Amino acid sequence: MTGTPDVQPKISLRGVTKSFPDREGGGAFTALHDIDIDVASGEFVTIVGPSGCGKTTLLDLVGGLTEPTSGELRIDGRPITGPGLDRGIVFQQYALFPWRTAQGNVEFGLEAKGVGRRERARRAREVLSLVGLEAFADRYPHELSGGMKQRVAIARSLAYEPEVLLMDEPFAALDAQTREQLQVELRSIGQRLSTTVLFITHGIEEAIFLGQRVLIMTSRPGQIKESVAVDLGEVDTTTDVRSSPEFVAHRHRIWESLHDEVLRSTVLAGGPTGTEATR
Ligand SMILES: Nc1ncnc2c1ncn2[C@@H]1O[C@H](COP(=O)(O)OP(=O)(O)OP(=O)(O)O)[C@@H](O)[C@H]1O
Repeated sequence: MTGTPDVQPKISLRGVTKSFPDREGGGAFTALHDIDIDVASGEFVTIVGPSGCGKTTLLDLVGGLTEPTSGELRIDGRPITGPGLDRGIVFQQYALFPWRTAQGNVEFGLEAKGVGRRERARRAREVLSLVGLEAFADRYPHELSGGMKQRVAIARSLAYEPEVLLMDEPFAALDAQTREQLQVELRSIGQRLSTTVLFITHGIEEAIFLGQRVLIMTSRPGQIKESVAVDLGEVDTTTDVRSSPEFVAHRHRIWESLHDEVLRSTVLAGGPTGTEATR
């Protein structure tokens, strides 16, 4: 089990197993097995694991997009029974409405919540400015770069102030520079808004830079192998924090743990596969 035991966690998973029907045999294929996780309110938790270990499945379960085969998932002690406005989800792909401007896309979630027109516009401007896009509010998605589109997707999730932000490799499709810039922004947004964040990534460095805690998953069926608390002290984003001794030590420790799992999944799959997670 991972997390703080005596305070009610924001997100809590107990004995969560998820199986899918096996195409060939009519049996079941276990993607996740007996997962226990506690995430404290306001905590930023990153998850790394070999390709196919069930990270997206885990996030889908917390998002209420699928149901567990067994086990319990709770937010603030209440069982998760489906999607809800208490949880914002940001996927790898931008998933913006092409016929709406950046501002229109951000306002979408607020419309669903019944927020009035003026308040919608005000909040949309506010979060667009938070992600550095105030000057691009009137642009349509096709007029925006990949990084800008992903910023809009993040702004849209932040606009309705979800208590929990679920992010599935949100920066994977971006170039290295844009990714780093967005990491810095997300880190500071996370700290300012004290949103509880569950963030999936293939990148060890991204996991360490963003996470207050890194959860390492085993190869399939996915289980939580380790929970590593990250303390980088006060991060000065103008310096190369990734070169600091603390950062390098974390990277080495997590790389080793993850590397074993990637090797195991390679053997299970009968050949080289899924080594992305060793970056
Ligand atoms: N709807 C589904 N039906 C059947 N099998 C599924 C379904 N969704 C996921 N799986 C299987 O469950 C396993 C875990 O998938 P998942 O996408 O959660 O892994 P992941 O760790 O996010 O992978 P990656 O890192 O490559 O994105 C995979 O073997 C996948 O094929």
